[in-house]
Amino acid sequence: MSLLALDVGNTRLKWALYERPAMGARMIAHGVQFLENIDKLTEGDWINLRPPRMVLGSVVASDAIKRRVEAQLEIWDAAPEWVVPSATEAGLVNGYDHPARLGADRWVAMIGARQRLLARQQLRPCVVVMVGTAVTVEAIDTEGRFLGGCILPGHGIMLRALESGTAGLHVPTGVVKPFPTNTSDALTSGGTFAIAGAVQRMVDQLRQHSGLEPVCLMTGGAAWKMAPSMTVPFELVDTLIFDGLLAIAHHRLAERASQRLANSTQ
Ligand SMILES: Nc1ncnc2c1ncn2[C@@H]1O[C@H](COP(=O)(O)OP(=O)(O)OP(=O)(O)O)[C@@H](O)[C@H]1O
Ligand SMILES: CC(C)(CO)[C@@H](O)C(=O)NCCC(=O)O
Ligand SMILES: [K+]
Repeated sequence: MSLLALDVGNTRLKWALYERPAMGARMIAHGVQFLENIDKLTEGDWINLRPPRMVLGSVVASDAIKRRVEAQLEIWDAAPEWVVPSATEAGLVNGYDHPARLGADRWVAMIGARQRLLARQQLRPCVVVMVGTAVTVEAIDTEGRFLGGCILPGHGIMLRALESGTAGLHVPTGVVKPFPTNTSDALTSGGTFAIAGAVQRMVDQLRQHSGLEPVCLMTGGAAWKMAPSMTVPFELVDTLIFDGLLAIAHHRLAERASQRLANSTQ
């Protein structure tokens, strides 16, 4: 039973077709499309794709974008399911004041992170960092409870905000330096240190809270750009959202199967 996993972010849609809905399943095909171009998926990337049996997605873009993605998915029989963060799913407990108001991408990435730790029998607290259009830094305790997390502007938004809010700042790309001596380097370094500093702070807080050294997992399209500037040990995991979607699909299918069994034996 194949699964098409969708990660619809604020800038790009990322998709991956997996052989089975289970952690560690083989990825058959994958791709990425800027949101401007999603109407071309069925006549492009998806034209020769083996029809998926199940479609599960995380979306944080607007409803209009979501409807355009759904229109593309009409070529196949499988009705898309979209993850809505709940009080608990796939072994993770949601500590948000209003669980459904948490971004679906954040919830799914944390489920992916938690599953990764469980698979390695690593009973440790975990900081999950997503570097994309926006940056999020989440804390999960040893028991699998999402304690809370921060949202920061992504690097691009930070620099555009500075450009539009000042007279003297324009934004040619610079390089990260410990002591920047020109405007471009000062801006690029400032944005990078803001993200790295937020992660370091969350790791410190979680260590203090739990008395154990947290594992830090980092994902997102721009995570590799942050890698050289991080001040805490971390692992880059490109597929954290897909891993989470695989785990959720697996759990949902198992629940449905046991439900069917219960109904048939009544
Ligand atoms: N040097 C940098 N360091 C960190 N982040 C950067 C850097 N340069 C660009 N970025 C950020 O990377 C983002 C682009 O990332 P990308 O679109 O690959 O992420 P994404 O995970 O697909 O985003 P989303 O899921 O929100 O659509 C830009 O919005 C910008 O904020
Ligand atoms: C924070 C972003 C933009 C990160 O992609 C997304 O998760 C989102 O729109 N979240 C909703 C608000 C929240 O998570 O509290
Ligand atoms: K994202």
